[in-house]
Amino acid sequence: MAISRLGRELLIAPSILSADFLRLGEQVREAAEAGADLFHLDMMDGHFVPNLTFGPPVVEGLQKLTSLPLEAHLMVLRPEIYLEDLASARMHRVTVHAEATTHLHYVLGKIGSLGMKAGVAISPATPVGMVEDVLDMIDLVLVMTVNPGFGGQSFITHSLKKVESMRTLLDRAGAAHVRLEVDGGIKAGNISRVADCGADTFVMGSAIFGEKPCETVFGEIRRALTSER
Ligand SMILES: O=C(CO)[C@@H](O)[C@H](O)COP(=O)(O)O
Ligand SMILES: [Co+2]
Repeated sequence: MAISRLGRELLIAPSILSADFLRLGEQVREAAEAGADLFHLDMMDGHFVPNLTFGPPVVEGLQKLTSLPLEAHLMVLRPEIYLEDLASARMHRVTVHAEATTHLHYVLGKIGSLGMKAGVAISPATPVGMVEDVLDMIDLVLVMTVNPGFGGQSFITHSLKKVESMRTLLDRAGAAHVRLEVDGGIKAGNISRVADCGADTFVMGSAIFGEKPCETVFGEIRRALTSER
């Protein structure tokens, strides 16, 4: 359930990377009931990042567990080779890394032509300007706030400035249709600061699927985002 703050709709996207895969159905249901707005699926190929996760068949299974939108965060080289299968699995949005393809414009066009929404992710050392010339092809920019590859890492503090710069870029370009998502090290304890910098969509893995019950974590997130500052 979206949280409204200073006229902006804020969305929480649990990353199932940190879920217990033996209890995936239960955990997805708990997160949805606690207030998740969508689910974030981290797909890694062992080449773009040094980790391997899952692909389109898992997405087909997840579609049976939830009616919430699913977004793929592709941490793979040559993302174009997976797009048809993701479209068949009814993926709502596919986010590709600007660093992972030589032909970003072509890949975004292909995602759109397959009927999916498109996003562009940038890793910590990639400048925000990388997205400037494709804003009309996407509905999301993802500013990575850790180096991609693993859940449970610490938030890179410099990212606060970067999120601010991305917000300025989007506002100057009049790109109100583009959501600004952050991913990596987001917790109830820092989400408010990141929101103040202009982020509106928050991926959270280890915080949501950690030791505390999901419902407790969502309560903390809601309090952090709605308390008087
Ligand atoms: O894309 C990634 C990691 O590469 C993420 O989506 C993580 O899964 C987020 O996990 P936490 O940092 O919230 O634990
Ligand atoms: Co991710």
